[in-house]
Amino acid sequence: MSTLPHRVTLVDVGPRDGLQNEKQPVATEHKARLVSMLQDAGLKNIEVTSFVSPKWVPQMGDNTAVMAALERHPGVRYSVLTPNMKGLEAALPTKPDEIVVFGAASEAFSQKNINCSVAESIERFAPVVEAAHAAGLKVRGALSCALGCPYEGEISPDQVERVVQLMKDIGVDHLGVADTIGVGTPRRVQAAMERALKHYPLHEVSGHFHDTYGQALSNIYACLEMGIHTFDASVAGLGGCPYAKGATGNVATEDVVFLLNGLGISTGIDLDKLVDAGAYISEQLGRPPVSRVARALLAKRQG
Ligand SMILES: CC(C)(COP(=O)([O-])OP(=O)([O-])OC[C@H]1O[C@@H](n2cnc3c(N)ncnc32)[C@H](O)[C@@H]1OP(=O)([O-])[O-])[C@@H](O)C(=O)NCCC(=O)NCCSC(=O)C[C@@](C)(O)CC(=O)[O-]
Repeated sequence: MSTLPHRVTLVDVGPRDGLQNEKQPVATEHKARLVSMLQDAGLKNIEVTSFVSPKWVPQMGDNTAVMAALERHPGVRYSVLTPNMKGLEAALPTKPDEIVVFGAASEAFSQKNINCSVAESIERFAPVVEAAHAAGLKVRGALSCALGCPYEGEISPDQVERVVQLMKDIGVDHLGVADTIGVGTPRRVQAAMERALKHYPLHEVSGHFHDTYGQALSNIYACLEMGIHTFDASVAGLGGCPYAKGATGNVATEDVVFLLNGLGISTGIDLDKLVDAGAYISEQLGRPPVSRVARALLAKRQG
């Protein structure tokens, strides 16, 4: 039996990835309150918003206001997405602790998501990384469609490694392997992770799994077996497109914490308070949490 890590770091991406697809505006105060509740639950890493075009992602148009409304806790790292210099320049005055550049293993997804080829995206990211480092910020790189692409189908480990290498070359500090459409299964995830680990140390590689096909927890376990100990997750399982049949969000943070608690792996997160945070934002959105653990615990509370 393999030895699993003793401690795992979870990055809650709910305020950003979770809410970016919501069709109805979510009030800035609810977003800030969600961040507060997540940090009260013990989350030390929270992806708050993104500095992207409001024409592309209207829901993140209040990025500066959300950052201003945060009640920051010492020891909590607040990250934001910045796809280009314009985004970074807007983000810097709001004082994030780290920034995220986001590329893709698939050419088609790169075009659809950020309107440029993979090579062009790297050219755009290079000055962002340099300026972020000059400002003393850590840079995480998200690699979308690392297991599959909605336009190109299956993505090979070679395609993953090509972009991992490009990210490394421009100085990206951390590499997040993202299964954007949730089609990965454990052995394929391990093969993709192996390529990331050829260029980044264990503590600078993370997994970002969407649960569309119900594989996310298995994939996280497969990563734990490799010693990977940083994962993105989204409170209440927020995310995905509510109007696209079958689409779902990120793996729910509550579900990941329940799994890790069961494995005796510490996260520093209070599951009850996390469930409260998920219930709060779900109430604002007018629907129950997607997290199965949250649903079970909320039902148990009601007797
Ligand atoms: C990247 C761009 C901006 C390129 O968009 P573009 O149209 O190619 O950019 P451009 O430089 O030609 O500028 C066009 C207009 O956008 C403005 N603009 C340009 N940059 C910015 C900026 N930073 N902030 C605000 N405005 C900006 C710019 O000022 C101009 O405004 P106009 O003159 O037309 O009024 C666009 O494609 C975009 O915003 N895309 C949104 C991408 C996005 O947010 N996707 C979701 C996040 S990624 C994700 O969810 C995946 C992840 C990370 O979770 C992992 C996974 O699961 O896969």
